[in-house]
Amino acid sequence: MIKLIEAADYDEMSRQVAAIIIRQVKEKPDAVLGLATGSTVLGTYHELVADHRQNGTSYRRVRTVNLDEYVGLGPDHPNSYRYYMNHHLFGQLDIPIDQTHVPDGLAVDLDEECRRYERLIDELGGIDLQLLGIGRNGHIGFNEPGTPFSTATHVVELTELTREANARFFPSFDDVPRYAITMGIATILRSRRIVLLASGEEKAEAIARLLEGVVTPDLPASALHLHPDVTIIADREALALIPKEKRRGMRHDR
Ligand SMILES: O=P(O)(O)OC[C@H]1O[C@](O)(CO)[C@@H](O)[C@@H]1O
Repeated sequence: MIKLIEAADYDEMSRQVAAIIIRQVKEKPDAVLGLATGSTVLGTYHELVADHRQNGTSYRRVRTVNLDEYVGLGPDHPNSYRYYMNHHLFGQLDIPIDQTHVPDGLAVDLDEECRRYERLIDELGGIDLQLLGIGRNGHIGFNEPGTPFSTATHVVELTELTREANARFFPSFDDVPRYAITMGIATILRSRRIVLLASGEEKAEAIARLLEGVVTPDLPASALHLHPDVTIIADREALALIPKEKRRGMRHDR
C-alpha cells in the first residue's frame, strides 16, 4: 500500500523525509539505509547534516547502500554518485566511509560487480529504509521503462530522456555516460520500507500515473504498489495533477 503525504514545498518535503530517516537511525542505530542521488534528495541530506551538527544524531553504526552509479566514472569524478555522496553527506556525518556502499562504476567485470552488490545487500541483512527519487518517465534508480520487475542489480543503457535530464550536471550532453549500474526493481522491493520523494511540476505526470494505480513495467515506479510499506512525500507542484480532496494524508489503495 502507498501512503501519500503532501508537503507545501521542497523545504517541507526535505524536512519530513529527514525526520523519517533520523527516527529510523534512532530506533535502530545500525540501520541499513538505501540512498539515492539527484537533485530531489539534496535538501534531505542538508537537513540530516544540520541535525547531526545541532543535535548530534550519530551515524557511527549505520550502513548505507546507494541505488546506482554511472559506468566509467570513478570516486574522484565530480559527476560520479560516489563523489556526490561523499561530498553532500558521508563526509559531513560521523559515518565510517567503509560502511558506505555505492556500485563500482569502474569494475572490470560489471556483471560480477552487480552480483557482488546483491550479495552485499544480503550480507548487511537487507535494507531497512530505501529512499527513492522518480524520473520524469517514472524510473526508479536507473530502472527505465520496460524493465521487468524481477530484475536484480544490473547494467542498464540509459534512455535519451534520462541522459537529457541529467545533462545539467555535465559539461555537455555527450559527456553524460550511456550506461549505469542500478539496483533492480526486485532489489528495491526487498527493502523493508520505502520512501519516495517528488518535487516540482516536471514530476507531476509521473506521480499522477503512479497514483492511477496501474501496475506496469512501462512505469517502473508502479512496482511500488506491490510493496506493503511505501510512503510518497511530494510537494504541491508534484501533486498538481492529483485532485485536491485525494491529497492530504491519503492512503492510496489501488
Ligand atoms: O532528483 P532528480 O535529479 O530529479 O532525479 C530523480 C532520479 O533520477 C536519478 O537521478 C537517475 O536519473 C535517480 O538516482 C533519482 O532518484
